[in-house]
Amino acid sequence: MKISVVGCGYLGAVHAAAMAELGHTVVGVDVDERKIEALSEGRAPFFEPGLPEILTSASASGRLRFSTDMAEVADATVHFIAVGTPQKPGSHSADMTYVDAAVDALLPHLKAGDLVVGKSTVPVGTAARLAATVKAAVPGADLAWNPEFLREGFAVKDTISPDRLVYGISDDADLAATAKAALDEVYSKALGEGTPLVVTDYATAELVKISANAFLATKISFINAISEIAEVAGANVSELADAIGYDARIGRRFLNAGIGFGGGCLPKDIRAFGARAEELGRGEALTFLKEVDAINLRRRQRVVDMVVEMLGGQAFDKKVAVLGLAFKPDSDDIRDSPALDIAVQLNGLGAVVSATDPHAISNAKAKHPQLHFVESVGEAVAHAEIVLLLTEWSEYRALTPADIESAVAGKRIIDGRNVLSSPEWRSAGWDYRAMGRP
Ligand SMILES: NC(=O)c1ccc[n+]([C@@H]2O[C@H](COP(=O)([O-])OP(=O)(O)OC[C@H]3O[C@@H](n4cnc5c(N)ncnc54)[C@H](O)[C@@H]3O)[C@@H](O)[C@H]2O)c1
Ligand SMILES: O=c1ccn([C@@H]2O[C@H](COP(=O)(O)OP(=O)(O)O[C@H]3O[C@H](CO)[C@@H](O)[C@H](O)[C@H]3O)[C@@H](O)[C@H]2O)c(=O)[nH]1
Repeated sequence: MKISVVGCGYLGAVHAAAMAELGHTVVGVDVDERKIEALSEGRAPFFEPGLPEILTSASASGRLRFSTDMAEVADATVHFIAVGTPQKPGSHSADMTYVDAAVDALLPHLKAGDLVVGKSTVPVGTAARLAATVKAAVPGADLAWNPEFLREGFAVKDTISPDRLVYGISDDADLAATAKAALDEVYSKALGEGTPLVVTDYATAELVKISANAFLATKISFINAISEIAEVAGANVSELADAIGYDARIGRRFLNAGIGFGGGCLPKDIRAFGARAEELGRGEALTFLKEVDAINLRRRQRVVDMVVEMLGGQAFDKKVAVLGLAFKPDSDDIRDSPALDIAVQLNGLGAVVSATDPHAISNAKAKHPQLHFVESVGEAVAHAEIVLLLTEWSEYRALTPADIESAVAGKRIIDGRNVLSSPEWRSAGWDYRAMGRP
């Protein structure tokens, strides 16, 4: 099948390469020349495990190419929209200018029988609006919404073997049948392996995506709220999460208390969902998402307060080692990263922050050049008064007191992700603190 993917960021680059890996002929288009240059040379423009391998094999097969020229999509029949929908500056709404510009740029190259497939996360109502635009401009062309659920760090696996597929399609029976057949062909491998498929209307497909992220964010903020209580009650939130997680109705996944959620999805999606609910006259239905957001942001402040307290009342001129800048391990993404936010807040208090990360330093440096970045844990902790573990990369999870204690100036550590063994660190003489654990 001939496919185009418009927007080659964290979602689109993986989608394009994975579709080619599955045997389709794919062109990826983006307005970012540097990204397209890297992808055309088979280099991943960001860190994502498994992406370099499929980029190389798909490019070698001759089935994958990248371009900045939208005219290159002309021989494709299915066109995925994977451009960004970030938070609009000064508002909680999603910024739809990229999606609208991508569809407008695509229209002159569409023909009867083509299917535009939205993948970006959008406010409910977008698909119906864009379907009307596409059909008016190109008679015989149609639009579907096929939200994406991949997780960064597992993006290749999640694209090739998704948990589920959702198609939001037209309410016209003939168009719907044609759109479903095209998407079935795109995803024939996953469907053949029994991946659950939900075929529904546009609005439901859009809401499935944003509800899933709202639920995940709520689950994390729920455990982080309990963490706040555990801290004052002297309880252990990790043991509590294990215990409630044994109830299959609750489940243990996404109950890891810590410094909260970040990234290019959950924070902006819960805000955009709330803003859309207000536009639809039902703001009150989602006011709880404001609380989910507030609980999440309080966890970052809690770490800053703990640092000040552990350093005797002020952070000014104190050396602080920050381990981890990405919003989660196995990604170089620093969008709304709690780790980076904490580092920036401490720097603002006059602390001398020495920060490291296995893959996110260059992104962090571009956004916050005022911080001091170092390449290794050893350099970060040298003469530090306090060590903060903020992103649980496997190499940081494996740290032992013996690895760093001869380098630090003070044996103080905050385990922002609850991944170290408190008895091990305390018995080695460290002032070890974690989130919601005694
Ligand atoms: N990152 C994820 O894990 C993930 C997962 C599921 C859904 N999503 C959703 O997918 C969308 C994209 O997210 P992302 O993380 O890939 O964002 P991103 O910022 O990494 O990528 C967006 C890309 O679109 C390009 N672009 C912007 N305008 C364009 C245009 N007019 N024509 C062509 N390209 C254009 C940008 O240059 C950029 O490379 C968002 O709606 C996001 O919510 C992301
Ligand atoms: O128990 C947990 C689980 C996650 N997190 C944090 O939550 C954030 C988001 O994690 P995750 O959901 O794994 O990462 P994303 O790659 O942002 O993926 C989410 O956002 C994507 C974009 O919409 C969706 O496609 C995915 O299904 C959805 O999981 C990260 O900061 C994690 O550190 C926690 O604090 N505790």
